Amino acid sequence: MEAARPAGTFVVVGGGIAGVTCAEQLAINFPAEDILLVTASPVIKAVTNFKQVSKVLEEFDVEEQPSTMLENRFPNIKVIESGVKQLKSDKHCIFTEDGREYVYKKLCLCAGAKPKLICEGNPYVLGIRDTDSAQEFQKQLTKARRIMIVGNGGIALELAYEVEGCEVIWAIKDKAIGNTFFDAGAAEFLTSRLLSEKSEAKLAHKRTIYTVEEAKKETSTKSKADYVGSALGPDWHGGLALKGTEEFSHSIHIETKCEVKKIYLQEEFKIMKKKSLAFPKDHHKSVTVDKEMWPVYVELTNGSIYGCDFLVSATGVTPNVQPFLHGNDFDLGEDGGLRVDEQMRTSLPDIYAAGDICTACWPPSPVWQQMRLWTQARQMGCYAAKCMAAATMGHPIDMDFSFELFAHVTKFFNYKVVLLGKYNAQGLGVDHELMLRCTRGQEYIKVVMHNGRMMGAVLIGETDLEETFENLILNQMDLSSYGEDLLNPDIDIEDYFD
Ligand SMILES: Cc1cc2nc3c(=O)[nH]c(=O)nc-3n(C[C@H](O)[C@H](O)[C@H](O)COP(=O)(O)OP(=O)(O)OC[C@H]3O[C@@H](n4cnc5c(N)ncnc54)[C@H](O)[C@@H]3O)c2cc1C
Ligand SMILES: NC(=O)c1ccc[n+]([C@@H]2O[C@H](COP(=O)([O-])OP(=O)(O)OC[C@H]3O[C@@H](n4cnc5c(N)ncnc54)[C@H](O)[C@@H]3O)[C@@H](O)[C@H]2O)c1
Repeated sequence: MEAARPAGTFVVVGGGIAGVTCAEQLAINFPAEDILLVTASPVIKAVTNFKQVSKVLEEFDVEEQPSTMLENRFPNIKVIESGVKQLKSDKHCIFTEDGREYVYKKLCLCAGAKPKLICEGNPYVLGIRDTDSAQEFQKQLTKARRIMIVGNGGIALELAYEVEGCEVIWAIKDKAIGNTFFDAGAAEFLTSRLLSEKSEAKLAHKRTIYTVEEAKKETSTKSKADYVGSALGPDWHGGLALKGTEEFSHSIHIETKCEVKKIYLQEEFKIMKKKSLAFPKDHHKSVTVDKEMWPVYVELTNGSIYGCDFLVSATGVTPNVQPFLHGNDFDLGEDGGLRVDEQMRTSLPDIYAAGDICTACWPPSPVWQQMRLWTQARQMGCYAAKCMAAATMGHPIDMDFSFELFAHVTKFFNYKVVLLGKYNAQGLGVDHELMLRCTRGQEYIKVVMHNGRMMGAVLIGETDLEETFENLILNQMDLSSYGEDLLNPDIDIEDYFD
């Protein structure tokens, strides 16, 4: 093994949005010190076109860039392109795959998460996380006539709407689609768009954010099979044609309240002499036996069996903690992430964590919750760097304002979607009220009220209400006297509360 480099000051692991933001912020705070960013991926993620939409809501694009672009922007950042295979927290050092050792003064672990697949090691079960896995999915899709999507969160929602020219069976555990983001009412509003043909406007709206040519070349020559790259983010499918072999645009059947019971390869299925179902033509459950043969068959817990070309397991993520655990007694959260306190510190000295790898364990604001999202990865990365700086300089630092209110803006089924606070009444029990306003095909607004105060909101469509509602949730004003007027379309609510 080569001799250790001179003691690094700050080391950040992970070239995703959390790690890159953390390294950038450290580089700003300590312009005279070297910051090491150690990452297994050949490209890094950069936030571009950052826009603070309101106090807490933010929007940005994300680009995959060669690491040299980050080094050019911040000459005191040095990117080491190698996976970390071991951490020795007692010695304050990490060891990389290329046989080097780096000593840290303070370390921030931002190694992200991995897809939690329903079945590991089955070549017919794909997960989507990074550019490579998205491209593999696209390649398989070009040869597919029918796929099954399992899961009911962000990725499943996006795929269900984006995939064209291929029959899609969407198997969900819940009664309604999109359970991580929506209640049944919002789901119904969206389902009507899903089950109708896509509008031309949608097709024209696609933008390509990924991938710069140079970055693409690097991916193909340097990617290492054992490591996942950085997670994709907003509009990840914008530059990929997600099209199967058929000519129709959209054909989807949703199987609710079920899970995958068993997956059979074609040969196994033939021996079993079970019957699979044909694709239902009218969105209702199929009763017709399928006469075609498929590479893989999926038996659901509701008894239905469908043949398909492959499955996508869009069933959440597991924090990528494994490389750092051996010999280090980290406290882990229930979801397997590194527990971090209000200063983004893990349970081990001088080790911080941010983004998908961590589990936020501070007492949260009543209207904030952790979700493994792009925005939170950026906010945590930035705040972790500030905490590392504060600890180094001996100055205390207050919790960042972005953790006061959960705020997420995204797009589903070509609708703008804004989620604020306890948007699904999370943790409020039965003691809450909902107010709704819905114009089919145009907007869906849901407000969660608790003791006359606004605790959360779901805004689908161009409602222009996000800023006002953000303020009302943050200031916890008693709104009891306004009653239903809060959502009265004839009242200009912005003026009302100005
Ligand atoms: C398909 C998809 C769509 C998404 N869409 C959205 C969206 O629309 N909006 C949204 O807010 N969020 C979205 N997300 C979630 C969002 O992308 C993640 O929450 C966010 O990117 C997490 O960032 P991160 O930096 O914590 O982790 P990652 O982006 O996963 O980065 C982890 C980094 O660590 C590196 N690494 C891993 N192990 C090691 C190791 N041992 N040594 C060195 N380096 C290592 C990886 O190579 C990578 O560079 C989406 C996720 C996916 C998969
Ligand atoms: N627009 C967006 O904001 C967006 C889009 C895509 C992905 N993301 C993020 O990317 C990450 C990965 O996305 P995801 O959709 O895989 O995760 P997710 O956490 O959003 O959803 C996981 C879904 O899988 C279901 N599930 C879990 N285990 C299952 C099982 N064994 N069988 C059937 N269903 C099961 C859950 O009920 C849930 O509906 C998440 O952090 C997500 O928030 C965000």
